[in-house]
Amino acid sequence: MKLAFLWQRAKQFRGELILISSLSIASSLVTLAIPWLAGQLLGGVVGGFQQDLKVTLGLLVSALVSMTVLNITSSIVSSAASLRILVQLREEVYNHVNLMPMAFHDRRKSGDVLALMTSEVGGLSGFLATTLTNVPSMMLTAAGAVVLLFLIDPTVAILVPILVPLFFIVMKLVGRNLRVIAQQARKAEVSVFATAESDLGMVSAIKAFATERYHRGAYSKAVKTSQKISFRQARIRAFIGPIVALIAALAAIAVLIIGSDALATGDRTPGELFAFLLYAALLTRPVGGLADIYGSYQVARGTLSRLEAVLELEPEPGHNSGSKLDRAAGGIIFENVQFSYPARPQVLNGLNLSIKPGEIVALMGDNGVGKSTLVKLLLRYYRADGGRIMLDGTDITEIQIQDLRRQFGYVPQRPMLFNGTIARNIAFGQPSISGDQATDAMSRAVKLSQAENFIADLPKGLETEIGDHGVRLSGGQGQRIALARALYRDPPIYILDEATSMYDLDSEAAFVEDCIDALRDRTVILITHRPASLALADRVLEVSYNEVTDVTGKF
Ligand SMILES: Nc1ncnc2c1ncn2[C@@H]1O[C@H](COP(=O)(O)OP(=O)(O)OP(=O)(O)O)[C@@H](O)[C@H]1O
Repeated sequence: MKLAFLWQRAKQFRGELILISSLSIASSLVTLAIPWLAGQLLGGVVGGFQQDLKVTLGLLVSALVSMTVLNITSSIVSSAASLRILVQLREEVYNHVNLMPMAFHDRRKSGDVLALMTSEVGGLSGFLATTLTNVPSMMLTAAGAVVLLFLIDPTVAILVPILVPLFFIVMKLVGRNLRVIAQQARKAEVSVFATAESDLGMVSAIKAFATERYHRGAYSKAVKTSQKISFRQARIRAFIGPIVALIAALAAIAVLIIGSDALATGDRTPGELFAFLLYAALLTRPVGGLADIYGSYQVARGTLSRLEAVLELEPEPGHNSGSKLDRAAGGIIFENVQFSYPARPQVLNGLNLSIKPGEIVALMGDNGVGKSTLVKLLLRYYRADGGRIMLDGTDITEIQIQDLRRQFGYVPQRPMLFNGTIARNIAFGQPSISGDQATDAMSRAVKLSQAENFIADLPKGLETEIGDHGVRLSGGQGQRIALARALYRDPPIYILDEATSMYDLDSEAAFVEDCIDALRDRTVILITHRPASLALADRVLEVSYNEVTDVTGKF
């Protein structure tokens, strides 16, 4: 399965991979000629320099230059291919993760996917383009060296039955160990990522609770654990190549000793004797290299199975299916809806709710009763376990999912702002709005959300950078930007989940007043306890475990 996965990826880059393999095969053919030529030259030098050695010398220098050129070219082509594979793998993982259902993101471990789509795929692309493509040339060099040794002295035939089982045993012993350690090393590395990611997002709490020393200690522990395991892994890997090369060298020496009589007394030229020694030395390199590649494969296998595990997951349904929806009228019906999060108690148990197009409905209820969950079901972040949710009479599961979501201006409880300018945060990747239309939409959104004054006071106005998650804004200012983002697109339905909870009273009143006109003909679901916002609503509903009670007029 893993090999099939690897093969599929390799197939897409077969042109480059074949080119790299061909270059390294050519290089190994030239490499195989070098000991022979060097042997001839050395034999000639020992026996006194003769005229005809000039040709050998010329050939040897040409072989060395060609080998260098081939190696440089192959190294450049492999880097280019490795980077192309990296781009493709990164995009593939990102795009796939992008389409994963919310439940995947809820349960993913912080740092896990991040490590996979950055550093791990880096290792894999290098393995594919550089390491794996060297296998044919290494095998050719090893086989060529054995054949040439055999031609010089057939005693060498005993090398093969000695080397092959030894090679196999070492690989088996090391391989299993290495796989386990590679897994542990990866876990430790993810923990370093996750700790750093979490701590950087918690800076304010760390300072407020003066827990710097504790957090430094926890991070240091994670880093040192990773160091320890990575070093254990590096130690094993450092051993594999040289040890296997040593075994090959010892075997070659054994052959030399066993066959020394024949070698010395036979009718061999000094050139052949030199060549024999050089081929024996040459043999150790590809054999050690192949062993090292086996080690890399054990590490790559871990990455491959994690990649497969993510890429095999089904994306959320509805991206490539469902009916088109241009602009909804905004009628919403929840019919006997049941829902629970995985391994959690039931949140909604037969909820019924009907909202007419253009109606403004406020939802109230105790913390944790399920108000936000209700709108998340409407947005199809999760799928209801029972019952159905309809938009303008169509079951929302039958609508193409992005068309469905585009109907909503959703302002979640915690504003989701990113590191960029105010303007970019409001426009938020909406290339369909541009030119004058964009300028008008922006000023309307900023005005309605009551963000106009504070933005005008900033020296760079809309071009002000707001920092990670909008840290350079006050809580209420952040909420205004999040609200402006929803208003910018002017969708037919608004979902405002505690969207003005941090507004000062005057601004909230101004928002409500401005919105009475602006939100006319729009369906609005307000989740709020604030009296000013409640005043905006046509109906106020109280949500509880399995019912919705109309409490309009009681507030
Ligand atoms: N992603 C999740 N995974 C598991 N349980 C969740 C998840 N999100 C919410 N819950 C649980 O579901 C229940 C309903 O949560 P929800 O956020 O819908 O409540 P709410 O009515 O909006 O509360 P609040 O007024 O505090 O915002 C809570 O018990 C909560 O712990």
